[in-house]
Formats: sequence, C-alpha cells, structure tokens
Amino acid sequence: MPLSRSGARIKRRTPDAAGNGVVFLDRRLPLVDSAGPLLRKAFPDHWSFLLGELALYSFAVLLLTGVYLTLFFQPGMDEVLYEGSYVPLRGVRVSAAYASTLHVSFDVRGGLLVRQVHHWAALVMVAAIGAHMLRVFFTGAFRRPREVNWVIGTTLFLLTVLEGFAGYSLPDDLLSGTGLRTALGFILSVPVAGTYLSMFLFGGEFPGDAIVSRLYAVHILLLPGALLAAVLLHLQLVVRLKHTQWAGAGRTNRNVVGKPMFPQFTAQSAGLLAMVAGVLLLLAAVAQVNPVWAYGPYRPDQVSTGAQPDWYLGFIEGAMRLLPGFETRLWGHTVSWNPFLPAVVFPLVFFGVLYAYPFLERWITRDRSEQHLCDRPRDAPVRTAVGAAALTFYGLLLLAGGQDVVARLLDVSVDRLTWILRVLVLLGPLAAFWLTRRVCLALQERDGERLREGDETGEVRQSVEGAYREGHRPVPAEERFVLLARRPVRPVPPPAERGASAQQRERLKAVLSDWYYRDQVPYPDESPPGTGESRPEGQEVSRRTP
Ligand code: HEM
Ligand code: HEM
Repeated sequence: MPLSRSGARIKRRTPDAAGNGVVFLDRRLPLVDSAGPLLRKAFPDHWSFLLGELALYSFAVLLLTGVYLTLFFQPGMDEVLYEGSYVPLRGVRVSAAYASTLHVSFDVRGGLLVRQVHHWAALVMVAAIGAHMLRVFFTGAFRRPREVNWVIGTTLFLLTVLEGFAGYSLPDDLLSGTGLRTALGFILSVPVAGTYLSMFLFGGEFPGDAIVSRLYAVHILLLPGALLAAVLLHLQLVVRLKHTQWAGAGRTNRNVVGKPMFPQFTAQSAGLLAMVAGVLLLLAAVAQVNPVWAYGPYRPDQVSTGAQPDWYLGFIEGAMRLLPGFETRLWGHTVSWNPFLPAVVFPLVFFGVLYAYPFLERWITRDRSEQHLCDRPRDAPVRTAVGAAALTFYGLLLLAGGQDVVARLLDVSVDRLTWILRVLVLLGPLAAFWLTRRVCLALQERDGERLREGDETGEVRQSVEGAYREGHRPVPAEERFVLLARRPVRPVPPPAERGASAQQRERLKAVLSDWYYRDQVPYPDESPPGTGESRPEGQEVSRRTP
C-alpha cells in the first residue's frame, strides 16, 4: 500500500462495479450526456395523465404477444383436414388459418393464454385510447401548440381500430368471416367504385382465397410499423412541447412542475407497465375471449345469432341497425343508403370532425395564445356539453349495435326497441347538451359563491339584535388560485364596416364566439393568476420557452 509524505497509509478509492459499468457504457455509447435534460424533464403528477401510458403499455403487450402468435399462425385459406386435439372438429375440412388458430389454442404450450392476452390487450388498448382522448378533449389539452399532436393522436386511433379489425378477421372462423362479409357490404355500397374496390381487395369474388394472407401482411407489418412510427412521433411531441398541467400554486402557464423523468417518473411508469401486463394476464387466464372453436369455421352460407363485432366497432353496427333500409336509382346505379350512410359516410364524418376539432374551436374562439394549463371542464361549458352530447350519441349507437341481445334481456320486441333507440339517438344528445351546460353553469355559480362568501363553517350565530348569521371562512389560498385560474372571456367583437361577404363571415364568427363564451359566471376578483413559482419537494420545474 502507498505511503503519504508523513508516512501515513493512503487508501485509494476503487470505483464500484456500477460506476465502472456506467463509465464503460458512456465511453462507447455517449448518450448519457445528451439524455441528461430528458432525464430531468418534469412530468406532472395526475392520474388522468396515466391514460396515455395505459394505451402505450397495452400496445407494448400487443407487440410482444403478437410476435409469439406469428410463430404458429398460418395465414393460408387453402383447405386442410383438421387433425388436432379439439375432438368435435376432427376430420372437418377447414382453412389453414382456422386450423392454425385451433392449433395455437389447444396444442401450443401457453398458446391459448397468449392469444387471449393479445385479444384482451386489443380491447383494453382501444378503451384506453378513448379515455385518453376524452381527457385531452375535456381539459382542452389539444389547444395551441398541441393541435398537431391531436391530429397524430386521431391517426393513432384510426390505425388501431383498423389493426383490431384486421386481427379479428385473421382466424377465419364464423364470426370473423361474418365481419368480413359485412365489410364487403360497406365496400359494395360505395357508388361506382364499390364493385371494383371489392374485387381488388378480395382478389376476386368474395370470399376468395387471398383476403386472410393480405390482412396478415397488413396486421403484422404495415399497421404495426405505422403505429410504432406514429406513437414515437406522438411521444416526441409530448416531450418537446412539454406536458400540460392542472393549475395550482406555483403551476402556471409558463412552467411545468412534476416528477423528474428519472428516477421517480420512470419507476412509477414501470410499475404501471407491470400492472397492465399483470391485469391482462389475469383477464386472459380467467375470462374467455373469442372462442373460435365454438363458432366453427367460416362458411358463406351460415351466420350465428348474436354475432357482434369487437366493442369499438359496435357504434357503426348500431348506426346500420337504426337507419331504415332504402335505395335510390341514380344515373343507372343503385345507391343503397343503408349501409352507405352509416358505414361509409358516418365514419368519414366522425373522423373528419375529430381531426378538425382543434382548428374548429380555434376558429370560433379566435384564441391564438398558447395554453399549457388544463381547463376545468366546467369552465368551458359549451365544449364540455358538446363532448357529453357526442358521448351520448356514441353510447346509444353502441347499445343499438347489440339491440337484439338487449331486447332478449329486457323481453321486449326488437322492433319496438329499435324505434325507442331511433328517438333517443335524436333527442338524447340534445338533452345531454342542455343538461351538461346547466350543470357546468351551476358548478361555476357555486365556485363564484365560494369565492364571494367563503366556505360555510357549519356554525350559526345569533347577534345581540336577535338575527341569525351563518359562519363562513375564506376559501384556502391554494384552492382560490385554482378557481381563479380560468381564462378570462374574450368573445369576438362585432364586425367592423367592410365588404358585404367579409362582414357576413365576421358576423357568423361573432355569433358563434358569443355562443361559445356567453356561459361564464363572473367571479369576484378575477385577475390572471400570479406567476409566483415555488418548487415543491421532490418535484422538478421546467420553464417553457415562449
Ligand atoms: C395495436 C396492435 C394490435 C391489435 C389491436 C391487434 C389485435 C388483434 C386481434 C383482435 C386479433 C384476434 C385474436 C383472436 O384470435 O382472438 C389478433 C390476432 C393476431 N395478431 Fe394482432 N393485434 C395487434 C398487433 C399485432 C402485432 C404487432 C402482431 C405481430 C407482430 C400481431 C399478430 C397477430 C396474429 C399472428 C394474430 C392471429 C392469431 C390468432 O388469432 O390466434 N398482432 N390481433
Ligand atoms: C396509440 C394511441 C396513443 C398513445 C399510446 C398515446 C400516448 C400518449 C402519452 C403517453 C401521452 C402523455 C401522457 C398523457 O397525457 O396521457 C400523450 C399525450 C397526448 N396525447 Fe396521446 N396517445 C394516443 C392516442 C391519442 C389520441 C387518440 C389523441 C387525441 C385524438 C391523443 C392526443 C394527445 C395529446 C394532445 C397529448 C398531449 C397532452 C398534454 O400535454 O396534456 N393521443 N399521449
């Protein structure tokens, strides 16, 4: 051991194994420095911000289980004699795709479990996307500068639904074949191009022998690739634009306060991943999904009762069941309005409105400023009411998608239930709009009252004159800040004197903006929230660049 000048022994510090490992890695993979700012990024802490991650982790599970399924699944439609262990179907001629799905389910170790995890993960992923989208919508997190990320999100939604439909069609069982037959009806209903399009997609007359292998390529290559690229872009934008946050003391439009990405947020997020995987495994182990052996192989001349698509396509099915069937002859072509309107036009309009919504709202409100604070839904009553109306419409269509099952459960005739649902689908959204707007205004009224008079203490005092008075205490400062964080109303002013058409457009904008903004109960002392910043313990603060 070396000695110091004074003769004392010097003990050298030997770097520990982990430190050595980091240095070794950093020399060869110099990403640690550039990852530094990312690792310190603040991620606001709120349960509703976990919904996007729920979608992300279901997607990760789908990728993993999907790869396992590709090891055994065969996408061919050529006929084979089924010889596997599922006795009731032994000796039956089925397609190679169907036989391999039975093989995965009954003869591959863990195959049925993985297939069920895959299917459950698909159902959960679409539900998580829906909930995440609603969170973004109701909090106004799509406003500037996140409009493009909303557009990418809507694309993710569309791609996932298509991916789910392609997967559902792969096993070539009676249910998936019926789904394909229904899709054929949609395609054929497209005027002029429908027949050519169907011939092109199915490679000839339905069902042909090409569709499963084509959908297989789409399902395991094209769509997952597109999804993966879009998810990465989506997340990159979340990081670059920084996350929105709920207003609070120290949390303003100019900063973002939250857990640092590493280690706190990473640990929390890894926990969520483990929970998602665990719950999906549990579901797959105890709850049967898509028992294709019970449905039997697809035969074009058969269909079973109670056949349903996966839940996320139920609203299109519902729209078809509610619209009466009628046709028109136009220029020598027959236009079959059902399914053309509910299954082709309606989804196009639905996604068109979704894509356009941030720009539509911006056009109406003329709000060009950057918004990084989440709106409380009550503070944007018209937006919240529009969302509630859309949800009611969607929910009723979904219910209509299973109207035969509901009719059996409630013991009413399918015809009567269809008529009731037709009326509800028209009136329900209007009622939901009206009710939600009233509830938002009532909640604003209550907030205003709290700000003016404070919270009730529950004590009643009698003055010397004999009058009774309720006791009140001021709203706590933190809550006061949250209540006052809403944006001040700025309706578009009426048009200035200009050309007739320009003036008409301006007037329309002014009317719409007044309609959008009118619903704000004034609060006392409504001034923009202060920008005083504090840094709560264990939290990271990132400043937003203007
Ligand atoms: C968002 C992503 C995905 C969704 C929503 C999805 C959805 C589905 C659904 C609903 C099924 C029918 C399952 C069943 O038979 O019950 C399926 C089957 C299948 N998926 Fe996916 N999937 C996705 C990604 C993937 C990926 C990335 C792969 C492969 C790399 C894959 C490979 C397969 C295979 C091979 C089957 C047929 C196996 C079978 O049905 O037994 N999937 N998928
Ligand atoms: C595969 C589907 C999707 C995945 C994996 C995904 C993932 C995420 C994640 C992890 C976040 C950050 C955490 C959070 O706010 O929840 C996020 C934020 C965001 N997502 Fe998605 N998302 C998906 C679909 C969508 C859809 C359908 C939309 C809207 C139509 C959307 C719009 C947004 C927006 C605007 C943000 C930023 C929100 C903010 O800063 O507050 N995403 N997404």
